[in-house]
Amino acid sequence: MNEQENYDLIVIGAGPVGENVADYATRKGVRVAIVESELVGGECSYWACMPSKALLRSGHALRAAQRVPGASQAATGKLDASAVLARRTQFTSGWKDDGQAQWLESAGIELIRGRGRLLGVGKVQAGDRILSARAVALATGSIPKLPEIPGLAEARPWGTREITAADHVPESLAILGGGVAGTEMAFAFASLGSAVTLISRGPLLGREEPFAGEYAAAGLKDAGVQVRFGAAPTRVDRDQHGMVAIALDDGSSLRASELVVAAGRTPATLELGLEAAGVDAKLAVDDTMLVAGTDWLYAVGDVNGRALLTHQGKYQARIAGEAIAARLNGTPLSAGPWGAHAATADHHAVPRVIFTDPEVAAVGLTESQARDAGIPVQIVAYDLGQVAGASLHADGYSGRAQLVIDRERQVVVGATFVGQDVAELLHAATIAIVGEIPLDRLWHAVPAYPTISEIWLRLLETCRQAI
Ligand SMILES: Cc1cc2nc3c(=O)[nH]c(=O)nc-3n(C[C@H](O)[C@H](O)[C@H](O)COP(=O)(O)OP(=O)(O)OC[C@H]3O[C@@H](n4cnc5c(N)ncnc54)[C@H](O)[C@@H]3O)c2cc1C
Ligand SMILES: NC(=O)c1ccc[n+]([C@@H]2O[C@H](COP(=O)([O-])OP(=O)(O)OC[C@H]3O[C@@H](n4cnc5c(N)ncnc54)[C@H](O)[C@@H]3O)[C@@H](O)[C@H]2O)c1
Repeated sequence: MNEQENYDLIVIGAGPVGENVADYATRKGVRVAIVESELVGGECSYWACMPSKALLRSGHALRAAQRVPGASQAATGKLDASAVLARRTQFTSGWKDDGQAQWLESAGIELIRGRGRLLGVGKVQAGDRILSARAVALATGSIPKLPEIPGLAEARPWGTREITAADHVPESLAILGGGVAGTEMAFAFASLGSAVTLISRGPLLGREEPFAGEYAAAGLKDAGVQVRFGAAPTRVDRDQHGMVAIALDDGSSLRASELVVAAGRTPATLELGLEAAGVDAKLAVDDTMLVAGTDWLYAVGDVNGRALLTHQGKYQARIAGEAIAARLNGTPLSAGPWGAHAATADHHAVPRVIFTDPEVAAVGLTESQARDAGIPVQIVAYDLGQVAGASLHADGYSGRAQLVIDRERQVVVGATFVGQDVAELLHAATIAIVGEIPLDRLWHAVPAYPTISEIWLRLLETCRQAI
């Protein structure tokens, strides 16, 4: 092994979160090394956000055209699957990270290729190098869960990596898990021509408002996906022809060319040396992302389990990068609620977009979360299809919007929009929640006519009529 090399900060994991911790700390004069065992850019760039959204986008564009007379007569064919796969590959840069590695260099961040592991307080092994630093940030992401189902591992199921990187469209596909990844991939591959069966033990998108899962289920049905609700596999086998046979607990069974497991994820902490460093494996963090019981270790992004989303992890990274720099530079910290060094929005306003058809876009608390938190709740809902902008956008536009309002404080604490192209409506709701804008003031935020944003006016009118 080489002699120990010293840095101010070592970041383990160069996914979107690690890159941002490193960048924000470097900009404040901190000397940073970043350790990556696979590709710079992480899961999001190569096997998650970017390829999955590229796989979904063409189907959404085609269906959008087919809902507008005039355009529908011009859009009569099916998707060109190979062109969609090629565009997906382009968005992953062909699973090469040269561009992102160059960016690290241009930002003044040293990249060390290899697996990182804690050896003790401020001490890291990276490949065959021993590094030391005054602070270490873990940004190692998460790994997929594989449920314990007899025969499953031996049947070589696909995970989200294999489905997002697929080089062909399987004739038939079974997907296990009615969460975000399973539901999105069911849409993508049904659009591409696979015969898709989605196996969901509970309602779809179980963490969102129940109506979101109901709309997603109806959309899947329209797209030709079979959804097997309340079913769970009891055994999985791959036969000599390569087909996967899945026995379900209701006594039925199904066969598919491939089985995709999308059953949630767990923090990537295996073999990270947490024990050697005397750190609890739960990696509980405060709002500066400092790990409880330490004054040198940070856990940021998926690995801390707060919100498994790129944008929220990158927000934590901006906060943590500057908080680490402030502590190392001895400059004042502003770590109170909504301070520059506190990821307060994690508790109040995490935006989620599920790129199904219709889309689901939500931020803040759901109704049941708000009630559980003891908030006096008023629910206001409106049919999106009744909004002029929506009916112009697509014939037969179907969707729903709902605000969760704190009756006492007269502010929005949660919002959900379901409908075609609602994702871009979400940021207005995020601003309303983070800004704690009183409803009386929101009344003066006039949405342009005829846009889908007029849903805000309809929701506020409905709210006023209820008083
Ligand atoms: C199919 C799918 C679709 C998704 N779509 C979206 C979406 O549309 N929008 C969204 O916001 N989120 C989406 N997500 C979630 C998003 O991918 C994650 O929240 C995001 O990638 C987390 O970033 P991260 O940097 O924390 O971790 P990762 O992106 O997982 O990066 C961690 C990095 O650490 C490296 N690493 C791990 N251990 C070590 C070690 N010991 N030493 C060195 N390096 C190590 C890994 O190789 C990896 O490069 C999706 C997830 C999936 C599975
Ligand atoms: N558009 C996006 O932002 C996007 C897209 C995909 C993934 N993601 C992120 O990635 C994370 C992982 O996605 P995911 O869909 O794997 O997780 P998830 O937690 O959203 O869904 C997992 C699903 O698997 C089911 N499940 C778990 N164990 C099971 C078992 N043994 N048998 C049957 N079903 C089982 C759960 O009931 C749940 O419906 C999500 O939390 C999300 O934050 C985000």
